[in-house]
Amino acid sequence: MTSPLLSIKALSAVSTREANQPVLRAVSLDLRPGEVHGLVGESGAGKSTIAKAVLGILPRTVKVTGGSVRFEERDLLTLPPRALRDIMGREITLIPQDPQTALNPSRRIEAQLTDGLRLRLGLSAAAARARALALLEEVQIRDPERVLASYPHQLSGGMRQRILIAAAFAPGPKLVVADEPTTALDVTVQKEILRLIRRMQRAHDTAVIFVTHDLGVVAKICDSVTLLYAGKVIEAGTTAAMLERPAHPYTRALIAAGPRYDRPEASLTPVPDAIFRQLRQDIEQTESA
Ligand SMILES: Nc1ncnc2c1ncn2[C@@H]1O[C@H](COP(=O)(O)OP(=O)(O)OP(=O)(O)O)[C@@H](O)[C@H]1O
Repeated sequence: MTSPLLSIKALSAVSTREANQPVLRAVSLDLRPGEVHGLVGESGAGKSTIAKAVLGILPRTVKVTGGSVRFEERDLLTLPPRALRDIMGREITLIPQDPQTALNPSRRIEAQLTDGLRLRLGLSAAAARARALALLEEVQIRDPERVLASYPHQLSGGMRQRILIAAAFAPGPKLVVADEPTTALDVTVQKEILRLIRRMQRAHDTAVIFVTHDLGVVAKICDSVTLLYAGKVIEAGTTAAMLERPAHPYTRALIAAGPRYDRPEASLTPVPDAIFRQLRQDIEQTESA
């Protein structure tokens, strides 16, 4: 068994904004090189907080109260800022949620793609441009010369997301964090973007943490998955095992609830209130134990 690329152990955090309310409750997960791992859960489950801990951008108002986030043996929580900066944007990169706001509206795509390559990889202007063109072709953008010369507003949401995917894979990272990268897109484009991330990840053998609230997306793209509720891991394992043999009533209810990204019109069965009551009871019991 290969040793993990990322190993989160008993990570706990509270929100100082909300009277030290727990945000993460002893979360553990391992990610092997080249693995796609889904962080799934409803709003407030703690998915983004885990992603931010991995990216070294936890807000000041979230205080870690225990645990570690090891990336190849380096604990990202205790690394000096300089060492952290060397990792972020190079070994670990981000595909952001909203392609609309993630690109600078007043700069052409060329500058936005090549800046990082020059800064992070020390490429010359010509080499960075050649790399940017090759990357745009890899993410299946036709007419990459025209796209390089464009401003973000001249491109569709799907195109902008392809550019951000190209940018995330550009420095040859070991880990890409994808934060709900298809939420802002319509269903057909979503499918294309998921396929593209999967293809890029395979071609580059990159590990991916995929943040989503949608189990349908997990089914499509993730090898393994951690399901969270109120900052606690409810169930974790391979995607196939969790979807085919869900162990927890909440997982079963979520699978029944949908919505499936490939069948958004299918009728939904809401998660029964009794399951949420049980979840809260379980969490209170473990807290007081
Ligand atoms: N900047 C912040 N400062 C303090 N607490 C925060 C901050 N952001 C989020 N939290 C707290 O952390 C909890 C978990 O939020 P988080 O954003 O990680 O959940 P999530 O699963 O990613 O939800 P969503 O899908 O809505 O993004 C929230 O309920 C909130 O109380």
